[in-house]
Amino acid sequence: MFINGEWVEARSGQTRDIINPYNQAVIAKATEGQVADMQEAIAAARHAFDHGPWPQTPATDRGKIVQTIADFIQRDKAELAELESLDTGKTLEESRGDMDDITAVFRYYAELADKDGAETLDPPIANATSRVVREPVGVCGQITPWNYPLLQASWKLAPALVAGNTLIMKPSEITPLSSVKVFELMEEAGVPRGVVNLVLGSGNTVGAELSAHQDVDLISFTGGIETGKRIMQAASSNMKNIALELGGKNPNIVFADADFETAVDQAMNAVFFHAGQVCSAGTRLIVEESIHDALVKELVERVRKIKLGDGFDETTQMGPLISAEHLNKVRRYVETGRKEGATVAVGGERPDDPELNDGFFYLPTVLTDCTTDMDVVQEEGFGPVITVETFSSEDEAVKLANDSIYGLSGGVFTNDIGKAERCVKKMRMGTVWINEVNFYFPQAPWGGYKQSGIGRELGKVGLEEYTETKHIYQNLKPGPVNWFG
Ligand SMILES: NC(=O)c1ccc[n+]([C@@H]2O[C@H](COP(=O)([O-])OP(=O)(O)OC[C@H]3O[C@@H](n4cnc5c(N)ncnc54)[C@H](O)[C@@H]3O)[C@@H](O)[C@H]2O)c1
Ligand SMILES: C[N+](C)(C)CC=O
Repeated sequence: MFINGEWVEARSGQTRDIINPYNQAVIAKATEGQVADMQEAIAAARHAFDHGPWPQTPATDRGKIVQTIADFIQRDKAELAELESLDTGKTLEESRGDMDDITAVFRYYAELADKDGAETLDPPIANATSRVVREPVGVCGQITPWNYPLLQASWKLAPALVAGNTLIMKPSEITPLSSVKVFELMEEAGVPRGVVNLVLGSGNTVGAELSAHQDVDLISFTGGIETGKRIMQAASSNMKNIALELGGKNPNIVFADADFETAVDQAMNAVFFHAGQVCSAGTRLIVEESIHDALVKELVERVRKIKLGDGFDETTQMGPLISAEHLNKVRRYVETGRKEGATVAVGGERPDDPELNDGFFYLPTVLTDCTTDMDVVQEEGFGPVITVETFSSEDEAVKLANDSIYGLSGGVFTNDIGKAERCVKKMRMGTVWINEVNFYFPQAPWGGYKQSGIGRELGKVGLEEYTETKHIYQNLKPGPVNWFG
């Protein structure tokens, strides 16, 4: 762990085995922080914010350091990508792509660092000035999930740093390796002592302490909805600013006039990429009735050909699930679907290839005959499972798409641009794609409607999350007002 500029072990001496989900090999022993370690890290971040140089450092200089971090991530891209694939099981090609995305995020915020000039207002009385400035929020707690360990971390680290905050990051306890490496890079880049702190350990101990602690001013969390609710409750103890990036159950509407090839190909990308362990996975395929049979037939044929395997094998297209616990959750999820009346068109079990026996693999699965009242259509399974529903009118398609407690993202495939625009206008989601799925980039805000979260990451708004707004008013001709005579 990295606390107050030093690399330290947990005081308790406890460790946790980090497991490769492809073969269950122990790839590292991570130190397992406890509440006392977290308290020490929070004290360091508090001291660095209240008394250290970082919040007063010119924004241009903070931007230069964040730019250097980006340079180091590119320099060490191959090592970082390998750590990410070892930890998560995702393919190396995907991890390399993640590292480029992460670099782009650091560069984007580095360049934005000194662009936020104050806003001048024209006050409603003479002889006065008025301006609005943005200042750092203070000490930020940042909690990240296991599916995109470093990508989700970058969305929090880069804006927090350029805005002049200090922070404590708690990565998922099962995928800490790439975060450890990036803290080494931040140290090398010259981030001052105490500004960035890394505490490893479980959510119920160190995560809960970070969310509830009185010296933390903001908590930014990416993860599941139930954890998000707990964090929101804990954060209320001192009215922390909160940003929550939670789950999704994302619809993908395919109209009969869509380009068939593209729609089938993208329906697969939407849900089988990273074995469906993506918050914005297009898990609910909503297909116009007239093309349902043809589309399902094509989908099933292609799904059968997806090559499962080791993320380090360049021919692998889909890796394992993250853990035995998660594999069991996905199995139970599909069983629920079966009991509810869904038909397993393909998949629905573990692969029988003996080479995949030790990994947490589950076959890519298509469930047909689904209706919106089924749990399998409403709950986030977070695995390689797609449900198929049908519609016969534009209104019905939108109604089905919106029938969810979630509102993270959604897609529409059609060649009729008017129809596409009418649909996306009515879709209650933070990101909607037309003839595309799962595309994100640093300039575009990301976040959820409804129970998919609060606040936005990325874009200018993702930087604003890490600032407080201050209004400064000056009377240029002070004198008594004689209100009280
Ligand atoms: N909206 C997004 O951008 C986005 C991105 C990635 C993942 N996700 C969501 O993340 C979920 C999968 O990730 P996960 O299984 O790691 O989520 P999770 O909620 O189980 O854990 C996320 C993090 O929270 C910590 N945590 C657990 N209990 C805690 C507590 N009581 N207090 C504080 N911290 C606690 C965990 O240790 C981990 O670091 C999915 O629901 C997925 O949709 C959302
Ligand atoms: C936000 N995203 C799509 C990068 C990862 C979600 O799990």
